[in-house]
Amino acid sequence: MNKLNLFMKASRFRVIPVMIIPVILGAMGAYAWEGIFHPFLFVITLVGAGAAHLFSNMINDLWDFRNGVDVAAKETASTISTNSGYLANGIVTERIFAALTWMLLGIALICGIILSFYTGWGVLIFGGIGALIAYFYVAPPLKFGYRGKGYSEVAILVSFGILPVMGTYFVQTLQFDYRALMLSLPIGLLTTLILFNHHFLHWQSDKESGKLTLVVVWGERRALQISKFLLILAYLSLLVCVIIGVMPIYVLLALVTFLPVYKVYKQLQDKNPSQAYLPLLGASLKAAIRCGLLMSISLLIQGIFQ
Ligand SMILES: CC(C)=CCC/C(C)=C/CC/C(C)=C/CC/C(C)=C/CC/C(C)=C/CC/C(C)=C/CC/C(C)=C/CC/C(C)=C/COP(=O)(O)OP(=O)(O)O
Repeated sequence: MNKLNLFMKASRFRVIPVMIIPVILGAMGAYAWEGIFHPFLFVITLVGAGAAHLFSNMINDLWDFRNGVDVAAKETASTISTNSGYLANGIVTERIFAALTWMLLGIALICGIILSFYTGWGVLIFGGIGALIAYFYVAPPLKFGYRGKGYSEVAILVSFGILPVMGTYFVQTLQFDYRALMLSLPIGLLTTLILFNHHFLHWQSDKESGKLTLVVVWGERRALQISKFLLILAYLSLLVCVIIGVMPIYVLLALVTFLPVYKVYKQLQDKNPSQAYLPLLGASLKAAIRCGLLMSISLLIQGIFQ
């Protein structure tokens, strides 16, 4: 495997759309509501937020390895491991992995500093909160992603919804706006659903290594009910956005992206083998990407024609 492929897998690059889309949404909100779009600031925000996301993925692997979670996932037969496995399998040394991880935070920080020249240092507060959430999600003493109290779900809603949508909107307009907060909810909740559903794949090894996710604490049946509830909540928040005028009526077309996920739920029983959850994870990822893109396109159309 060449170095680029190695890096892409180590940083879980394939899930980068869950950060790109909220950044696009924040920018499209600024364009639709205020007629403002700064391409240079947009590109720097995109690179900075993307690097922060990849940093969060790699710091997660690094501490999961140090905490013994990745090794347990590798050794538990009934489990599908979702980390790169490079550290657990000794393919990359911990030192190189850590250097790459901190380099990504460095890139995010440089982008934040560039943006702060144009927008003021407030932008670093958004980035700083995100960086702290990413680090203490897995790192001691907090390790709040391992506590099974729903902190990780709130962290994902904030990190992949509220912070990037409101942060990008702030970079473009220098304003805080409740509309950007509302806009962040459907996409933030759909990304929370992805994280929630991916815990079904390896809850047995999480349990063994003491990593308490909500699936471990509640069991599959109850966790599946919460998963469905999260899906409904995401699309309800989209509806609310239309009702209060944050998004145009034609964004309701995005409601169809609900259907493939709904179909997968119908195929699941109260308890399922790990493999059975792969289609659920795939369908949730597709729903977030498709719904987020349709929301962005709707705001773009609104901006062009008003
Ligand atoms: C020191 C300092 C100020 C640093 C700032 C650096 C920084 C981040 C700068 C950004 C500057 C920019 C671009 C500002 C512009 C305005 C914007 C867009 C602001 C938003 C910033 C931003 C992107 C914040 C979000 C940061 C992120 C991505 C946080 C992630 C948090 C989080 C909980 C991640 C978990 C990810 C993973 C892998 C979960 C799954 O793991 P796990 O549950 O263990 O399961 P598994 O078994 O699969 O490992």
